[in-house]
Amino acid sequence: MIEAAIPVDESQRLAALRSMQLLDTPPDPHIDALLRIAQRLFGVSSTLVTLIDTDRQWFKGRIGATDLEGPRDVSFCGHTILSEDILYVQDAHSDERFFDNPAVTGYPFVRFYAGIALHAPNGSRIGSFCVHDTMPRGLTDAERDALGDFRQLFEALFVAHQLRMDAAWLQEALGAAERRALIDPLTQLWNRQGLRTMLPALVSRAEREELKVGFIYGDLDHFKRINDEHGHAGGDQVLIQSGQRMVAAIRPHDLAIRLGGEELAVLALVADEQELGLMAERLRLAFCRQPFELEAGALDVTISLGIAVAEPSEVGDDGHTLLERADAGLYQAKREGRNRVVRG
Ligand SMILES: Nc1nc2c(ncn2[C@@H]2O[C@H](COP(=O)(O)OP(=O)(O)OP(=O)(O)O)[C@@H](O)[C@H]2O)c(=O)[nH]1
Repeated sequence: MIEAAIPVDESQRLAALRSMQLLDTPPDPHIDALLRIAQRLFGVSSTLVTLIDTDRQWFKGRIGATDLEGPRDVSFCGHTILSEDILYVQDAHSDERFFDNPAVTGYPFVRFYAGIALHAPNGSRIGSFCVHDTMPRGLTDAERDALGDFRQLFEALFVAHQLRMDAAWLQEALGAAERRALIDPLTQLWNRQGLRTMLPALVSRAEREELKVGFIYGDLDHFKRINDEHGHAGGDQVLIQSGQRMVAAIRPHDLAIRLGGEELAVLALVADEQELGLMAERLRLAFCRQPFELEAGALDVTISLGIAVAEPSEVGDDGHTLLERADAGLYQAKREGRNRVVRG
């Protein structure tokens, strides 16, 4: 038997696995449903979603197999996560890596195996989706394609799971009264205190996932004029619709904030400044592309944006420097003529 090597990015991989909060969690009905479909499609005895932890393989979902976990060093999936390629074993009895593997010589008596690596959003291979059977068999091109399609679906379910876990954390960590105090009642965005409260959790998540902390500082252009022409109620309508456009333009786990007045912001975890710049540009277009709808009719609204990115270790308790840098970009954007994104 040949033991699987340890991936070169092992510590980053394990950090990504931990941050997904998938290990030792209850069964996921959607993952199980997909595994059942796969079992019927491939006509095999077992289908599994396996996560490769430090010393063990743990099955997030398993159909046709009974064990919930096993040692990593004898796992087939330990081999699968070493590459982007499908690992295909036609007959384990005649494969030098697996012929004397305990899962081949004993229960579940694997002969045929096909597996594909599953990724965390940062690209780390945290586990695999595999199908295996007690009889040797081939793998058709259509089945190879199907493995890729299932991979996409399982990875989407992983992300959905992580979002649910984050939401649950928020529910647990903050009582309803406390949450209310952190939400701006007009726009339903986080308020300044909400940003302060949520910042440490986002910073530690950035650390875990080896991402940077990005801040987009926005300010509606000529808002005073909007108020003057459409009244305070019209201005409020613009703020409400601004909040809606913001959340639609960012990702679910980014924080949309109303810092006060017509100052809007986004706190986002990003790989680099370029990614944050693209996000800010998407935000800018979300405002100027289509007029706002007011009772009095359509109204063109634009926003100026400043952006800044920092390593998690540089952010500090209140993100003061990061916000100041993004604010400097915003100031510049206003001076250069508004309706633009400028780096702070
Ligand atoms: N309707 C409404 N107006 C607000 C609210 N908070 C602040 N404002 C108004 O927002 C306006 C901000 O105007 P300024 O800071 O002068 O800037 P501006 O007109 O947006 O111009 P630039 O930022 O330079 O493009 C003021 O008229 C405030 O009264 C609010 O909650 N609702």
